[in-house]
Amino acid sequence: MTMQLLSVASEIYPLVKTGGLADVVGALPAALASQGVAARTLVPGYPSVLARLGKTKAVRRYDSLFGEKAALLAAKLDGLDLLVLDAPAFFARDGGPYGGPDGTDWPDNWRRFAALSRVGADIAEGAIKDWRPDIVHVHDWQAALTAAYMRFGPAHAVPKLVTIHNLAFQGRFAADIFPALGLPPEAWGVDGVEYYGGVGYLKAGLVSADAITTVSPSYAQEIRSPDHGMGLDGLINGRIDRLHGILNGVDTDIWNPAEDPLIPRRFSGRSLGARAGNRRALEEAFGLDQDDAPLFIIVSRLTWQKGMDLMIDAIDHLVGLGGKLALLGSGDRALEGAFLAAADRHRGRIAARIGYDEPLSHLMQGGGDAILIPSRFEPCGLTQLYGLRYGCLPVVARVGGLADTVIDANDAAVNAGAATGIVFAPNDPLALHGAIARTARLHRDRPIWQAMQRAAMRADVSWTSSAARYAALYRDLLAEAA
Ligand SMILES: Nc1ncnc2c1ncn2[C@@H]1O[C@H](COP(=O)(O)OP(=O)(O)O[C@H]2O[C@H](CO)[C@@H](O)[C@H](O)[C@H]2O)[C@@H](O)[C@H]1O
Repeated sequence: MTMQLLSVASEIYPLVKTGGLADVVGALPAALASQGVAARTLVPGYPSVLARLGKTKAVRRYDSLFGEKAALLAAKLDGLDLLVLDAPAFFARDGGPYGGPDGTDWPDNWRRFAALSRVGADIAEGAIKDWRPDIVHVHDWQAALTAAYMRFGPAHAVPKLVTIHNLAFQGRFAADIFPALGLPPEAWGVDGVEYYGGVGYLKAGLVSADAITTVSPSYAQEIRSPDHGMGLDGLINGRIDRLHGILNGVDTDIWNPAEDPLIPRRFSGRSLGARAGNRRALEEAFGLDQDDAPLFIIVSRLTWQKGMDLMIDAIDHLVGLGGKLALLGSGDRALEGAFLAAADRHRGRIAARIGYDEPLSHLMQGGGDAILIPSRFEPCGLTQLYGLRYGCLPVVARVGGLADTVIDANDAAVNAGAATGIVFAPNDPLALHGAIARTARLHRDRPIWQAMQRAAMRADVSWTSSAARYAALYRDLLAEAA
């Protein structure tokens, strides 16, 4: 029998995306369908989401959801079965999903995402006529409170799973919001929502969930240590029997170099020569010199997590080795400025595009030689998976999902034809410099480089095996609850 799943998240590709969370939430339903799981996804009704919905049906109305009028709309779009929380007081705003146009967080984020989570729990309790989930899967802090509402309410027996996409974002608020959350008094405390004297949404989800997953096996191990646990390592170690690391996949229809409409020349492992056309288009788009020097790309949020400060310091070295770099990203203002300044200093060799541009990111993967990802921590990482799929070889720090998905070009791996990228550790300037130099060296050896590209393109980055693991975990939780 088909299992009915409710997934709750604050982003979903292609409707609203600030990062990898959206890709995963958007791709999982189709991947799960082939495992006998029918997923409906609850997301906030941001203007960009509502604008894209065609026919909708109100399946539930609220006169007062945290004091505001709201409606829950059902809609189908791009193969997704959506439940959209249309609550103008919370979501009808200019700016991003979490903050205003100037980038500062909305002061009422605690209410906005408590409302989303409350509705998630309501659905588990039977708020919609004719549909009730067998299991509830929530993503990151914005949806994590769903698990707490369920645990302390009538739906406590419905299995609930929390996925950590990034432990750095925890949804921490002052203690005085607690009464307004509508949780019972016993929800306050170390085994509930209380976290270092305040309220912690992710923490509340982690103590309430029947299972916790991270998006790679290595990250599941790393967050058990104080270095990567971000204050939650004690709690996580206490729930180790509930913790699973399940690697992300990518949507291999959207990211398919043989059929991608967003690149001028489509290609496969057998027609790598066609990449040259994409490379020229990429150089042109960025105003880079047209030559055959190693062309590095970066597609990233520009943050400390992503090691972008280390990258700034490595730029002169990269240019000194004859390399070129095309960067697409946005984030910290200081880092944006530093990349623009480097581009000014090294015209034709370094180019930076500040902003968010999905089509351009496809061209970069399709035309670049290597994608640089010097992350300090990386729960999974998706851009290295796109890189593998497009033969744009990942140059990655040996952390989290990066370590789990890229096979370093050491001699043994190269000789065995297994190498798919360049992996370096520790993540410091010296090792990063070494990795860039090693990449440039390998790039000069065409047969080896192309063998690596082909091996990379053969790597399985699809959702198939991970969707099966999620489905198996859901089945275990259901059996446990029965
Ligand atoms: N300027 C830009 N223009 C166009 N596209 C851009 C862009 N900047 C980023 N992107 C895209 O946004 C996505 C970023 O995904 P990541 O997995 O790298 O990281 P993120 O840290 O956001 O996600 C968190 O959640 C995901 C999902 O679980 C984990 O893989 C990851 O480790 C964790 O930090 C990719 O699809 C990338 O192509």
